[in-house]
Amino acid sequence: MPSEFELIDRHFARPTPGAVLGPGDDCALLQPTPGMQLAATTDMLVAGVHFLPETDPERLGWKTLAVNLSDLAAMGAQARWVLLAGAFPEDDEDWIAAFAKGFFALAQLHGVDVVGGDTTRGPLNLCVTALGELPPGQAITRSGARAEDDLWVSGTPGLASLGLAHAQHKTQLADDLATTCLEALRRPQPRLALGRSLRRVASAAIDVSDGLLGDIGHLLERSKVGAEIRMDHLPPLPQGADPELARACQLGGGDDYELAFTAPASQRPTLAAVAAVLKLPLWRIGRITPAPGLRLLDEQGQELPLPAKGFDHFHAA
Ligand SMILES: Nc1ncnc2c1ncn2[C@@H]1O[C@H](COP(=O)(O)OP(=O)(O)O)[C@@H](O)[C@H]1O
Ligand SMILES: Cc1ncc(C[n+]2csc(CCOP(=O)(O)OP(=O)(O)O)c2C)c(N)n1
Ligand SMILES: [Mg+2]
Repeated sequence: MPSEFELIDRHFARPTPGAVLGPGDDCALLQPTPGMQLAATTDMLVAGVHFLPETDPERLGWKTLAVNLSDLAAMGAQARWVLLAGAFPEDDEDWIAAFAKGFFALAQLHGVDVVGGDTTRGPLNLCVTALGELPPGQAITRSGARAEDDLWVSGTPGLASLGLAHAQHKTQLADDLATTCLEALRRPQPRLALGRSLRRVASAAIDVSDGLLGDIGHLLERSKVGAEIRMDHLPPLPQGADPELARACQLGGGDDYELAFTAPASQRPTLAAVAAVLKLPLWRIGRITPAPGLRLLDEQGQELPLPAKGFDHFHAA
């Protein structure tokens, strides 16, 4: 096994054209674009908690970065720099090489520089700090939703957790659907372009990591408002899956990394154009209410029972 410093040099220290100084010194040196604000976020992935220990390392590398870039996307930030702190099991340089391959593939796709980190031996644990830029005043926070705003979600929430249920043998999906759902679980697409398009369009946004209703609940709480969600406005459930499980995954499954956001009704034409340009479906699933709380309605406007809350590390679902 190579030394710690050989590992860093071989796998993690790559050119950083967007930094003053990248990996190799005690700190990286970064020069933000003059006049821009920095957006900073960190998320950790722990084997057995955030991913199955046998997950393919290349996909895990991608996902480790994706879940962090997703938080930048939710604020409308342009991703610029990341630091990667990892505890890796010893004696498997091939594993580390594959992990780095997946991580850097996504970094390159979004023009993000890996400017530093930390590499230790230990139980597999991955922590990224991501930094992005925003024009001052244009960040999309969780707290800006207003009564009568529309409530939107991107993409197809629920596929990732359906994939997890399949991987854990809790359900058996047909081959094509299993491939789609496992891809959603292992290779989420951080919605950075969508987030940037939502600047000055959305009133509030959050990325859906813990489950659609749970994360919308966080946004509502921060905005001190409520919402009604129309079940018949949600994206169609995937064909061939157990409909009850598919619905539970859609509403509460987590691991989606789509964006949920609110916007005044006047933004509907803009959002239709954004969806067309990005080739990403945007679903208008409900509206914000002045009264707090989340209500789920059927097509007749009748209230339906709310399923279990979103993912919480310290409470069983
Ligand atoms: N240990 C901590 N110290 C300070 N702030 C924290 C800590 N853990 C989480 N937070 C903050 O609490 C908020 C909610 O965290 P989290 O649910 O992990 O958000 P996200 O889904 O965006 O990752 C975030 O603003 C995060 O920065
Ligand atoms: C092995 C395994 N078990 C359970 C899950 C489901 N899961 C784990 S963490 C999580 C929520 C997201 O993680 P968190 O640390 O809350 O991310 P954050 O909200 O901070 O971005 C979900 C849905 C999973 N992906 N893999
Ligand atoms: Mg977090």
